[in-house]
Amino acid sequence: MAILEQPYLDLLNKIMTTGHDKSDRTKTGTRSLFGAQMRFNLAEGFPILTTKRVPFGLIKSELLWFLRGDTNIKFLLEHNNHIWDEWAFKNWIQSPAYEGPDMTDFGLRVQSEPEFKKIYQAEMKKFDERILNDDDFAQKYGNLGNVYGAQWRHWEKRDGSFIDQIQNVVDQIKTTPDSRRMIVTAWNPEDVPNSALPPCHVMFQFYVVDNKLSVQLYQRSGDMFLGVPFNIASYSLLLHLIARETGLEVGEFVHTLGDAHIYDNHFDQVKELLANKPYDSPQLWLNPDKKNIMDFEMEDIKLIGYHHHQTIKAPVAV
Ligand SMILES: Nc1nc(=O)c2c([nH]1)NC[C@@H]1CN(c3ccc(C(=O)N[C@@H](CCC(=O)O)C(=O)O)cc3)CN21
Ligand SMILES: O=c1ccn([C@H]2C[C@H](O)[C@@H](COP(=O)(O)O)O2)c(=O)[nH]1
Repeated sequence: MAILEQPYLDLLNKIMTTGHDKSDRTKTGTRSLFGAQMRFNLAEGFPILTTKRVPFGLIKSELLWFLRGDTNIKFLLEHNNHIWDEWAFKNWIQSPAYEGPDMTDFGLRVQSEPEFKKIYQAEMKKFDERILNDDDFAQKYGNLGNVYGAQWRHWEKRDGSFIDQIQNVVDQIKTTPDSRRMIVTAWNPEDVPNSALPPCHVMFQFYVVDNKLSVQLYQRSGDMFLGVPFNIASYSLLLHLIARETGLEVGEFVHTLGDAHIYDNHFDQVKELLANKPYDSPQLWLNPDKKNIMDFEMEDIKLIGYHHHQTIKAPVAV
């Protein structure tokens, strides 16, 4: 039994007390530190937060979506996962085909204008329904462009062919586990200027010693209250899946951050979370019959003994 989230709680506290107040792209305002590292020993348990409820189902469906090489939110919506809705919606309302009410700056207005929020929610509901029921519309407006799934599984080469970085790294772990070149990168400088949201988890590297597989992530920008708890659980799950396929035990998840920030409108939530006493971390269960990362489905992945405090709601900066 162990409490794995302590490094997260320490970093959150450190940013809160010693961070710099800094403006940001979303115009929300943040408190931020540059350069931080958290380490989680996955052999001791699964580092999902217990000081608030983290919806693990959403993390599973998002990771399966990345691993399928999918970049269309349709798959997420089919799994009742709405965490990427705003970014597809942004493309839709900026397209010439959109003729609904003015949605300029919806992310900010939704927080301060209750009347607008109703109109926005109705528009978003219509958008989601069209993505689910109209294939043509989903093709055009459900696609987020070259986000993670595309860069991980079909990075486009100059000659028009593709690189499957996940398959390559799995093969390297199996054949040359001592390699210092086992890297997957999502940061494609050619795509960044055209991207709605340039990748936050930019690159990760695997490492094998004593039959244990570890991974280190470099995340250029971390929303400590909403995004980072997802990222910790997601990369920990990815490490378990790849360890299963390569026949290794799990080692550490090392999480390195560039701009680690708390949005100003999350301060109360952060205080509430830090006042909660953590429980022992749960264990991850993977269906023992599944060996290949591509064979895993939602029901093959479960948490055992996930005791957590309440959900703490917070607005997402768009
Ligand atoms: N500002 C910002 N923060 C992020 O974490 C983030 C982005 N933008 N843009 C892209 C993705 C989307 N991600 C998100 C988006 C929303 C939630 C979120 O609202 N989580 C809620 C639960 C939501 C639900 O149940 O539907 C939570 O309580 O964790 C989490 C991650 C992570 N990323
Ligand atoms: O997986 C993710 C994705 C996004 N975020 C956060 C980090 C920032 O708060 C925003 C992205 O804004 P930028 O201006 O592009 O940095 O999303 C995250 O924490 N985790």
